[in-house]
Amino acid sequence: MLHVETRHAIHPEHAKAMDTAALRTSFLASDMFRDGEIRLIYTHYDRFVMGGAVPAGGELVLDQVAETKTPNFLDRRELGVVNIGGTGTVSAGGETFTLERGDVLYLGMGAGPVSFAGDGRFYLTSAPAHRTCPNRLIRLADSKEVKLGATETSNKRTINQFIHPLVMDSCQLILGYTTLEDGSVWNTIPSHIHDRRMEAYLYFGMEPQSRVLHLMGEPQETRHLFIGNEEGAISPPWSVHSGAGIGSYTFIWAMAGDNVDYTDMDFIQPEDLR
Ligand SMILES: O=C[C@H](O)[C@@H](O)CC(=O)C(=O)O
Ligand SMILES: [Zn+2]
Repeated sequence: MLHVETRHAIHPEHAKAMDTAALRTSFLASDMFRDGEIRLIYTHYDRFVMGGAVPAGGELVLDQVAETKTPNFLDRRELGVVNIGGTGTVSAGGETFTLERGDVLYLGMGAGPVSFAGDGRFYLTSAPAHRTCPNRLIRLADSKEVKLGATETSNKRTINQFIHPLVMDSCQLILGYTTLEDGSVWNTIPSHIHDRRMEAYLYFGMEPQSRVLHLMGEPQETRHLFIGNEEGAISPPWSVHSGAGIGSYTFIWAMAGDNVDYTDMDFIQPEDLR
């Protein structure tokens, strides 16, 4: 079963006036992982799509998605898949990839129907593409590791870059995940924005009762979302994206837009946040 929800792009002046419910309707990504379903959120931020596929022992096929008006979803798109569950397989174009928890699969434009099987919980990210880059399974050992933060500032963390120019080719997609050290709670501090690229977060590996206090909004006009396990945030190009966890968490970040330069960020120091 396929379920697709559309999210329109929100102007920052509009976001300023939103109450909690409206902020959650526009920027919280929830209910993406249901057994036996593919659930997508089609955003109008760089036409980035995020979602979940949970085959739950059966098989699910991602093929036609009405929103793209192409015979197959990947005819003019690339796909990044992260397995946040048990071992599962992803098949496309006659190839079958086995993904353990934490493995990332890139499928290039034109890869055709994609089938998901096994015990995986597959987080899906997709952006329009202009050329075919080779399909590739990227394991943790193949990723580029970046250590940031410090215990004193409660933000000691490891960033693993998977779909990233230092690891492989893609068109627009950049993707990886960030793991907090025990006792460190803050991600992406100092905060930043990058008007050139939108971004989406997916928080996972959390206790069910735990929440991340996710910061969003223009740097001098911040708002927050309380986010639970396997939920995410859609971060418009004008928004910061930082958070503090009440309990441990990992999050997948993915971006699409004008460049694939991960380091292209405009930093905002804590004293300048409002
Ligand atoms: O643009 C990059 C993204 O916001 C994240 O990769 C940042 C992040 O994982 C972190 O600093 O903890
Ligand atoms: Zn960012």
